[in-house]
Amino acid sequence: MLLAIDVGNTNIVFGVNENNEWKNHWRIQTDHLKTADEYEVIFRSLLNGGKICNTNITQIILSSVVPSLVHPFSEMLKSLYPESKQTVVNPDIYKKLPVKVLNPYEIGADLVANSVAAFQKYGKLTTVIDFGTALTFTTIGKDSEIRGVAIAPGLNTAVSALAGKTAQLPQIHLTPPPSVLGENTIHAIQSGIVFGYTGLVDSIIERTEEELNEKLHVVATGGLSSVVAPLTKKIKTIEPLLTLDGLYHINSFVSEN
Ligand SMILES: Nc1ncnc2c1ncn2[C@@H]1O[C@H](COP(=O)(O)OP(=O)(O)O)[C@@H](O)[C@H]1O
Ligand SMILES: CC(C)(COP(=O)(O)O)[C@@H](O)C(=O)NCCC(=O)O
Ligand SMILES: [K+]
Repeated sequence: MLLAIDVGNTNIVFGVNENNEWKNHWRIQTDHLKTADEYEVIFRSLLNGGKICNTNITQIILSSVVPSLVHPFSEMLKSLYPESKQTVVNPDIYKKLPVKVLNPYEIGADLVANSVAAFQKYGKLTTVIDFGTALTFTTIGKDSEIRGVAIAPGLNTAVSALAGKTAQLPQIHLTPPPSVLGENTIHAIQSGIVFGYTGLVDSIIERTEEELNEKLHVVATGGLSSVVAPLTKKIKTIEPLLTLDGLYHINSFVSEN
């Protein structure tokens, strides 16, 4: 069995895969201050609760966009699964992948994993939109290369910035309001963020299609994809576990080559 772990800036998502199927997956908060021992307690209890025996985990793949957590995670995983083969997604392994990473030192490991998964599922000319702490657009071009990325603040990040920088605006729940013309503070923020980001998403895809002079397949993932994707013109598919799927494929390519 493979244990795949995606450490994001807000959440850590991990799952156990057997024969290209996720038997279980979990989502916990990212905490920069937690130690290897504390993460070990969490992993042990969740995996044991899912009836996953430690000795069944033979392979592990780890992607992290939080550099300070790579070492504690590697230590924790060595202690829990001493017999397993551990791979950390980093530029050294990118040459083994079917997708060409043109600027390996300036792209998040999660975006590479998303690209590999999208390429395996949909082929070339695909854009992956990841609604995480950051909102990212990663496009795979016609030579299977990562053509480029666009990064904007994620929806919750934008809401937190508003609440933090103003005296009177609260944190809000991200859901579409009844009208674009908000009649109270909460609906006004929901309108600006949820409807505003819907336009941002469609506009970035339109611009990308114009620049490449090609139509793109667009797939969305990340915690907040379910809020915005249904409102857009361009997003046809949501794949909640796309990053973990990418990690599964990366592990296969690294093991084969
Ligand atoms: N299942 C969910 N439903 C709704 N919102 C979610 C869910 N999971 C995460 N979120 C929210 O989505 C945002 C980004 O989540 P995530 O994709 O996990 O970010 P990251 O990859 O940056 O850690 C967070 O603000 C989180 O609270
Ligand atoms: C863009 C990101 C912050 C997204 O992180 P996330 O929202 O998934 O937590 C991450 O992929 C990252 O730190 N990337 C490095 C720079 C780049 O991708 O160009
Ligand atoms: K992520």
